[in-house]
Amino acid sequence: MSTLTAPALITSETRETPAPDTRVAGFPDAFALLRPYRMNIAVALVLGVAATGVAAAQPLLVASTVDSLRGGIPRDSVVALFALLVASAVLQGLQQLVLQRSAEKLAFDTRERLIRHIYRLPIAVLERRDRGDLVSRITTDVSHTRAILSSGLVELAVSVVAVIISLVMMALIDPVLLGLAVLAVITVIGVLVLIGSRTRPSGLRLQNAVGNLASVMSRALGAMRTIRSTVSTGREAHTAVRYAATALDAGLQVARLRAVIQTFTGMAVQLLLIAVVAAGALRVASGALTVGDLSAFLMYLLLMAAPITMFGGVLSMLGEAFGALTRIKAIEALEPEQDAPAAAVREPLPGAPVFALREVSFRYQGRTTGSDRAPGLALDKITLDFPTGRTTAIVGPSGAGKSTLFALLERFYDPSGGTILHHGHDVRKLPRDHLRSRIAYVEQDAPALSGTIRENLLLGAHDAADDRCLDALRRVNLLPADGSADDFLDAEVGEVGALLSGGERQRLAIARAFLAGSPVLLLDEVTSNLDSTNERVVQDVVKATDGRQTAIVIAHRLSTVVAADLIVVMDQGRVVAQGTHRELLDSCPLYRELAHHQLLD
Ligand SMILES: Nc1ncnc2c1ncn2[C@@H]1O[C@H](COP(=O)(O)OP(=O)(O)OP(=O)(O)O)[C@@H](O)[C@H]1O
Repeated sequence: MSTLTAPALITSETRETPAPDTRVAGFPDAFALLRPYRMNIAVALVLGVAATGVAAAQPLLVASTVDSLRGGIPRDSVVALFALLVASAVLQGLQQLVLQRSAEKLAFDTRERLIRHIYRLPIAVLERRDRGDLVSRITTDVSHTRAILSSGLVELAVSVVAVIISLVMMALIDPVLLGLAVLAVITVIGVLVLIGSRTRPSGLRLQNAVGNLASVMSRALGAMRTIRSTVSTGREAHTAVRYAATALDAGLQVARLRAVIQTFTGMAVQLLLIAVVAAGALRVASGALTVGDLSAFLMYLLLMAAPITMFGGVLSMLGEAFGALTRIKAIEALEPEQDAPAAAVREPLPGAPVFALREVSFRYQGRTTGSDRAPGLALDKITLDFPTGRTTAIVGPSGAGKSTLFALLERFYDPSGGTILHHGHDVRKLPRDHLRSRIAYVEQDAPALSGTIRENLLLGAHDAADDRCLDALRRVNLLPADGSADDFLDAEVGEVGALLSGGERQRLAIARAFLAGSPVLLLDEVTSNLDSTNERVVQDVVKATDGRQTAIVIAHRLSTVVAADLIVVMDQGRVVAQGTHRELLDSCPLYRELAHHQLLD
């Protein structure tokens, strides 16, 4: 017996912003999901009803065949019976084909919708979500949802038709026997609905547990070196196993309910048959019923019993599907990044700086610690111009707010107060894609995407030819000396660039930015992993702005940026000074201290 219990860790369910819609999905949500496929569903329903109708004709033929057996084998009846059998099977096959194809389409459409939605979610929302859990919603949860169509509601609807036809036919054959059967069936359905309603919360619990397991594994796989080097392998593996145990718990609960449902329905159907056969035999003995009629009655009873047996399975499967749908809807309910209705591409205002910040403040969601002067604020009333066509460097101690400033220029977040202008226009009035396409941004840890060097380079310039890619690599000193340049473009960089060194990753990111050729270049701490030869690559960028391209560079190593046209010194979310290297050495104690530490003065 497992003694593992659910760990009290921060999980996707506790860390994330509560979704606006956390109610468990039900039939109305399922109907809304199925609406686009209503034509296919209608066809499947017609095929299912036709198959049931054909199957329902068989007992009548059986009855007349049985009753006329004494006069020899009635060949026509046997042929007709066989034809009905084949027709019903073909119709059922067609119905399954339509349903399964629609279910695949539903899974694809849901995945497409979810993928596009997730790609458009604000960075602030994504930061608070677990990657693994998001992936499990796109994969596992969507697969469960597919079952609503492939073996869910349509089957239920066809079952209802089968039950009605069977009831009518049985009433015509023997109302007394029917009374007995109906009483038993109503009891069975009542109990099934009761048990079935308990599968929905268990289904949701199971999907959540699987999502948490996925997130804990993705966290671990992304930091395996740290886990190994801190000798935390056993502890971390135990955490993951505990999540697997939670999934097991929830899975077992679902399995128990399924087993109860199946056992109960199986037993109930057997009892029903025995009771009807016994009562029917008495009625045949008393002459109230022929043997043929009793055969037909039993066949109708089986026709009715099959959907009832299935009913239990469908209910528990729907429980899981509704749980999965709940998790999908919770993601869809998150607001995506959206441009303001009046956002439009605007001509630059003559003479306006590439970026101008006016009293810009910013607070990260849920953040209460920050600068001493303004608790909670990562940026505190910053007013600053970045001149067009020049190089501006931003320096300052760790946590000063330098990267946050870049994130605001990229509109990963919007300021909590104040305004950012791009060429004189409020950035909120520009389309985000337009603004971002004008900026080439090299992030602090310069992650590479798994794939080839070429794929990484083309992210910023989709149709750049190989010679341009090679040029960009040459500029950052990243081409192999042995001349195998073409092969190099096809070299794999590994998961998040794990096959590259930190410095190579940074230079690849800089090459991508060069290739994009955007008018604004944002470089965040790009020298942190570069040796002195490669640091010169960045120094060249700093010097090379020729009035057309603007470079804004965050640097810890002042040697990289002494030649910048303007150096901005930040501390605790504020701009404390700005000027050239010489001016700042004279006027800014913090800058002097930074320079002193790096032996620059
Ligand atoms: N995504 C985030 N969510 C919450 N707080 C954040 C986030 N990113 C940064 N912060 C906080 O905002 C403040 C400014 O961080 P920022 O990364 O902008 O500083 P920085 O000057 O770039 O530092 P460094 O030189 O170490 O990179 C810090 O207090 C940091 O903890």
